[in-house]
Amino acid sequence: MTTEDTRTYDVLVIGAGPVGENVADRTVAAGLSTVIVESELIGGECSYWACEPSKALLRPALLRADASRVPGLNPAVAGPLDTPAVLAHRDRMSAHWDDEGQVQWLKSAGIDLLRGHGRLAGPRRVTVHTPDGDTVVLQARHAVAVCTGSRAALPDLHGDDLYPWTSREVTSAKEPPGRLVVVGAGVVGTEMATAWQALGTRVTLVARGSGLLPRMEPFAGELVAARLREAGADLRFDTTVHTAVREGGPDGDIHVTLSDGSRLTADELLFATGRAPRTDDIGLETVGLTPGEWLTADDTLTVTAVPGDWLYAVGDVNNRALFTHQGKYQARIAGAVIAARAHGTPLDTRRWGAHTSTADTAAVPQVVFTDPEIAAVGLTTAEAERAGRRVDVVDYEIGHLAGAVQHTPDYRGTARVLIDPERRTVVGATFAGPGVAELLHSATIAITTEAPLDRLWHAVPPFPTISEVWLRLLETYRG
Ligand SMILES: Cc1cc2nc3c(=O)[nH]c(=O)nc-3n(C[C@H](O)[C@H](O)[C@H](O)COP(=O)(O)OP(=O)(O)OC[C@H]3O[C@@H](n4cnc5c(N)ncnc54)[C@H](O)[C@@H]3O)c2cc1C
Ligand SMILES: NC(=O)c1ccc[n+]([C@@H]2O[C@H](COP(=O)([O-])OP(=O)(O)OC[C@H]3O[C@@H](n4cnc5c(N)ncnc54)[C@H](O)[C@@H]3O)[C@@H](O)[C@H]2O)c1
Repeated sequence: MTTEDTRTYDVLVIGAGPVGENVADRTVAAGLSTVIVESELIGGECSYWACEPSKALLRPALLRADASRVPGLNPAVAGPLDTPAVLAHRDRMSAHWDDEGQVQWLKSAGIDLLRGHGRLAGPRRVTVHTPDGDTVVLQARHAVAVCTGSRAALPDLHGDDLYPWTSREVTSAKEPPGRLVVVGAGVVGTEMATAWQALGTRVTLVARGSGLLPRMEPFAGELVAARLREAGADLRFDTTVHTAVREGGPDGDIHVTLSDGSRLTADELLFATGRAPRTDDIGLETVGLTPGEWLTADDTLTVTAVPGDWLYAVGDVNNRALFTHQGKYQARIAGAVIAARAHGTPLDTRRWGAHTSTADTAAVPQVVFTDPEIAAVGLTTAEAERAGRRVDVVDYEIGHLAGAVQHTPDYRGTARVLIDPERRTVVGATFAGPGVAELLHSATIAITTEAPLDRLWHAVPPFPTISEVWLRLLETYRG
């Protein structure tokens, strides 16, 4: 038998991934009672099947790659990785797929938790079907934030018995497959090809475009492709999968035919072909929206297609910038907007104001944890062209720096900044090379503060570090 009860809160949050947690944290901090609804694990994709496990798999691979190029250290890292130890570390970093720690954090933050599947049921109302079979009706005084995230988008070409891997299986696998075909050359495909190739798998990556990481500056994908090939991976560009069939049940071989007529046999096939919104079964039809579509939100994270300014879409589900850090930034903004509207205080929606997620369109930082690392923020050259923005492009080979040679004698890497010639500010930056991940925040600060080049000239990078690339880029621009 099922029961039904109704509970009223100031704010309802659907989805307890990193983004939902942060929205709730902000609204509780603003004195608004808040409940968060979660159908799987508290912590979401990032903690268990995305950022945390993938980076735990990659860290030993990247450190070994760097160390193998340092004189005196290279013999010490010549052997294979200790795969069971790497996987045990990955399991720890994924909290063994147990969310008790996150449940405790919700409690300490004063956020109520309701486990179950949440669906909108008209304005400011959400019904939750709990694991016990009960139905709870939640009513919001002020706001409902949809933070249901995304799932892997699969191409149409497979039947029920292919059992392909998605980002979930590839990040949580209990042992390396002997042979892995990766379809897709975006971030997931490239990072996971790097990790599993280093762990002993024979990886073949199939990309329909002409290189890796097609959304980034071309030199980034070229450097990573060269390293992946040196590591033994087979990269097939300008190629698509025509058919993929698994024979002999879930553990049988997969036979793949490619558009160039060649055939592959694999133990597993990963679709790393992008993301789809988790909006197909969240009651969007009850508020006049279409199930299964991305939720469009404005810069205050409000879904303006629904009248009344009570519905918010935050994180992956709004398709603005699919990163944990950017979703958490949106969560801080959304929390401030919800609190301001609840307290009747005006919104500051000026560019870079407290209630507008300006960085989503001006400065989204991203690090791809490959060999070498790729770090980018703001515009790429292609994006500037598409947007019709005139920019000056400045390149520098990072390997010319003393700091880079100290890092690794045969350092290979490139830095590019895009400069707005009228305002004389940086509007985009890409660094590709070992150890550049931690350099990225300097570029993010330069873009978000709109620091004039003449002032950056006074920001002195220490010798001998890779950050001296800033000085060289400025000198190159000055001619
Ligand atoms: C392999 C991989 C690696 C990645 N690595 C990085 C990285 O290194 N750095 C980075 O910044 N980003 C990374 N990302 C992206 C990052 O994982 C996402 O941007 C982030 O998880 C988005 O957070 P979110 O809270 O919006 O959604 P999610 O993390 O997807 O959380 C949504 C939550 O909502 C719940 N939910 C959904 N529907 C309902 C419902 N109806 N009722 C109740 N609960 C519901 C889900 O169960 C889930 O817990 C990676 C992604 C992948 C796939
Ligand atoms: N280090 C990080 O920050 C990190 C790591 C992993 C993922 N992420 C986030 O997760 C998101 C999803 O990553 P992703 O790699 O799945 O998506 P993506 O959009 O980055 O790349 C998907 C790739 O698959 C290709 N593709 C799509 N359909 C295809 C088909 N049918 N056949 C062949 N190729 C096809 C696309 O052209 C694209 O290049 C990223 O946008 C990123 O924001 C971030």
